[in-house]
Amino acid sequence: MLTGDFSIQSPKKKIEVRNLTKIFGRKTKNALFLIEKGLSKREIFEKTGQNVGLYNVNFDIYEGEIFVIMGLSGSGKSTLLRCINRLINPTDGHILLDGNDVATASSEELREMRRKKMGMVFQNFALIPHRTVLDNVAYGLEIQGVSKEERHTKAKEAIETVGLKGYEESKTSQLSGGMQQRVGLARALATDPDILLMDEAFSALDPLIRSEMQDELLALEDKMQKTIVFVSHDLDEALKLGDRIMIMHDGKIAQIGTAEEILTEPADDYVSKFVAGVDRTKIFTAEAVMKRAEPVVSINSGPKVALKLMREHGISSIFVVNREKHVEGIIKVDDALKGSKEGKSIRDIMSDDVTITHPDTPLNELIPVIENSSPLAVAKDDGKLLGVIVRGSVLGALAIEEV
Ligand SMILES: Nc1ncnc2c1ncn2[C@@H]1O[C@H](COP(=O)(O)OP(=O)(O)OP(=O)(O)O)[C@@H](O)[C@H]1O
Repeated sequence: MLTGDFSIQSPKKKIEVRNLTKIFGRKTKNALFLIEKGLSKREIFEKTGQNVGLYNVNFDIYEGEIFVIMGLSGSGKSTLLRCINRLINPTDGHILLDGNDVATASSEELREMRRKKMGMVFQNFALIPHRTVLDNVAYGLEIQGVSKEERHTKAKEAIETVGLKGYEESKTSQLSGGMQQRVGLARALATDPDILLMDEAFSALDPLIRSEMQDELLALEDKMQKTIVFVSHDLDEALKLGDRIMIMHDGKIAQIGTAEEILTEPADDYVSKFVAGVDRTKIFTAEAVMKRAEPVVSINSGPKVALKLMREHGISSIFVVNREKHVEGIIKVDDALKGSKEGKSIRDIMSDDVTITHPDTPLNELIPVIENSSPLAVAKDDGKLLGVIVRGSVLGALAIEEV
């Protein structure tokens, strides 16, 4: 049944970062003492030669979200990402993955976490040039000691997921940048980790390919529901990808919030200046106000399933989709009740009077549409349902925009 993909779950903390500090240098105590006295990162460097990477950072990342860490060069993004898989050893603090502390894990436990829980995608792809695509993607499984047959099966699946089917035997050095990064992504996916750590993964790509990869990552995420921690210095990228965004400044958190929160309620002057140049019409689009997790019902199930989903989610109508997640119709709660009593099928009771809008539609163009038909389905040209918009969220977002 397709409904599972869309069901709403209470968020579970996947990664908890507590009091995380990283000082680069040997005399960390001196630096810590000075930070506590309120000296800036620059002053501390000038006085002690110690470089403050991160200071007392606290936040949570929820299961299944795309969490973007952004900030200017030197703000601590990469240091933070590398502390999560302990490529960098923190000076102080804890990083809990499903409750297990990465900071104090033994090398055995750490190896296990890195192999099974986390996959990393790098900016410079970090591929082995003389190896084939298949061997590069299978590499993580190879070092896990997985048999050749099994690792090739899994690697082929990952290659297909990223759209590189047919290129298994190509050498990675013969591929374009965009294709190489797909290989990097497939390699991270091959071990089926819960968490993907992506460090400026698309920054080396030219703008068109970059935007295409961002779209594909969002589409993949809809299917796979991984927890993705994505480092970027690009605000447009952060706003497009992030369920939530964390803005860093000199090794500290300046703000954590959704794109709308950061744009409409910047926490301080730093964040205000940071977001000053953003084209707000890009943010206030259909995609920005739609709910991705709105439940849908499969055309092959019955009115009782539709009723149960509506009850569980407190909604009075639900979209009906086919196997490809294309919208076939909509069912209102009254019709589902009647249909359920009369033993009718979903097809009998649904209405095909459905309005579908593109995710890039600006909000002001949505107003007349939403007045006449709420809820509204959101789909790209391929027709697959991306999410659902209700009247209240469009009007709410416009109210914020006007403030
Ligand atoms: N190995 C290191 N030794 C000394 N200082 C370091 C080291 N790695 C990072 N730093 C310092 O820590 C701070 C944070 O660096 P980090 O690389 O995390 O920033 P960033 O936000 O990822 O920047 P960029 O976008 O340029 O990669 C910077 O001041 C940097 O100079």
